[in-house]
Amino acid sequence: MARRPLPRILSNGGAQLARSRELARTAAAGATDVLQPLITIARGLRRLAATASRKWAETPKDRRGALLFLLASVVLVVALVPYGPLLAVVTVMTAAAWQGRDRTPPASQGPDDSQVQRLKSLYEALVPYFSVAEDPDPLYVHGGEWEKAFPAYEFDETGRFCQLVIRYPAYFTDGEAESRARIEHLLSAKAGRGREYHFAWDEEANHLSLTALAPLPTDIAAQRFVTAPGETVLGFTDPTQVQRTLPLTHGEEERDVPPVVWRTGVRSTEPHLLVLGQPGTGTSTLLRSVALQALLRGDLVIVDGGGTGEYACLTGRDGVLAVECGLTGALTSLEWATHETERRLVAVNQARQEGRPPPEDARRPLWILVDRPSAFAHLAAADGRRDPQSLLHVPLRHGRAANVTVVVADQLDALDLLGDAVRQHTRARVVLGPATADQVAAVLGAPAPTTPVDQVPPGRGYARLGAGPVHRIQVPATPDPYDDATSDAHRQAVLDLLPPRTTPADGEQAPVPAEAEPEAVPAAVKSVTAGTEMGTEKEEGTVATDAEPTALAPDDTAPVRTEAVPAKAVAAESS
Ligand SMILES: Nc1ncnc2c1ncn2[C@@H]1O[C@H](COP(=O)(O)OP(=O)(O)OP(=O)(O)O)[C@@H](O)[C@H]1O
Repeated sequence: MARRPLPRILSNGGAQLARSRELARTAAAGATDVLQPLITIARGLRRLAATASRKWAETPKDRRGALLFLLASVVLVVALVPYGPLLAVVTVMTAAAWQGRDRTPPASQGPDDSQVQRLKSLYEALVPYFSVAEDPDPLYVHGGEWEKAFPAYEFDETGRFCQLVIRYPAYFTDGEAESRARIEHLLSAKAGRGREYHFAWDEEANHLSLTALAPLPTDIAAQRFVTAPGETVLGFTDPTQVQRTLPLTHGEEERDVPPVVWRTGVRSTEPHLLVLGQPGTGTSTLLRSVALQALLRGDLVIVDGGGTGEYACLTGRDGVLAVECGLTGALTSLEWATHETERRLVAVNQARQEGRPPPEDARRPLWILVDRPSAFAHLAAADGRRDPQSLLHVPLRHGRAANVTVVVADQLDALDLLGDAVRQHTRARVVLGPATADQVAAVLGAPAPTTPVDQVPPGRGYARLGAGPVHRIQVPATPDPYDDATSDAHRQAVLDLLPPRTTPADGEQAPVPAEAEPEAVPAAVKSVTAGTEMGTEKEEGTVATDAEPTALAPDDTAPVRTEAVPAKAVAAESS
């Protein structure tokens, strides 16, 4: 059947419509220009009429008759005088044109005195950095013209810079990190401390743009984020860096905020995460936030070297296989995690060879969250036992294919105590709290794009996924709900996200701090991992593992005692 061509309006209608719209817009603009005097006079007449009616309303009633008489007399005289009506019309039109003129005050041109002073002093401060004696036509010279050096600037209501573009001579070594750092340091001091600045170096055009950044929101509470399977929200960042936004509820209002989303799973290029920060900067909070999101679709093993019971709220919850605070429990759980990773790998490979999809029990995400493993390293060395970190080798190396994700958090000064496996395989990185430029660069592998400030709220830092850009980040407030210092709203937000309990109520006690007794395993954990110290003697909820501990990881040399593993964990292993 022959095809009939589409009517032209449908085939290239879009272009035609756009052209017609453009034509109409040009015609309207032309007409406005031509009719401008009439528009002004009409506006003036309206204003005169409004003034007249206001005056009439303000005139007392007993004087209105006299006023009317006066007006009528004036009209009569004007009508009788030669050319009177014509002169009257011209007078009224002139008055209307004067009244109808555009009265919006012209935008202030240029900076005021104090702003000029700021620009001048900044220019003078830059002279030693951007000039050399041999330059025949220097852009920067003492007493020179700042207008040429600063083509664009903007001030906020407090009179400080919020945006500034700086031209610099082509010979400035803008490709060297130290040269840049010197300029950025000077600019952030001169533009006002206490704020964060973003610097964009345009090496081609020899331009540097400084932008003062608004603080990131610190009031975002834990909540169910709208994410796809395999996505975890690490925190929130600047709108300039991320295209996507997440709808968030904040009290009763809703708003869209750009997130830093970390993708895990078999296709992830950054399957494991390392979080570092000074004490009290929110590393445990970030792990708790990750845990609550992971529990939506996966299982969790938590190993807490800090031993302050910050994960007690997760003990015995659906999907939480173990929460370990003692060295023995940590070794047991991580040993199991190693076996489980190996088991999943074998199952996945077998299914592939047989042309089947991987079995469900090898696909359900397993998360291993390890907080402060460096604390265990000391304990293990003192006790002559194996460092639990060494048991992370297999999950870190092979976890991606087995849907096993490892998250490690520790203090910044413990970076050297982290094993090679942790450092090599954690390609998603977060640094929280105050950190020097060198520390940030050492952890993230790239410098921070903004000047670090001394005072930052907990949960503030930088994140980098693989070789991607460095993002400023604020972790959502996900406090320990058992902490008295927590606000009710934030506590309730976390409690609402916790899965239901699956263990008896006697497992609900908060863990005992490990500092008090190095091997102290909290009651909650003991109920799951009891039997650890008792060899093969089994108690309710525990099963002794029959695996050879020394065969766990290729690089393991220290022998490990055969220990019990959580009943639920073994169930998962054998299912
Ligand atoms: N993103 C955040 N928003 C609001 N408050 C936070 C955030 N992160 C942490 N906090 C608060 O800061 C305090 C310390 O947090 P957290 O315990 O997570 O820090 P940490 O780095 O694990 O420190 P430590 O190792 O000493 O326990 C807590 O009171 C916590 O509620």
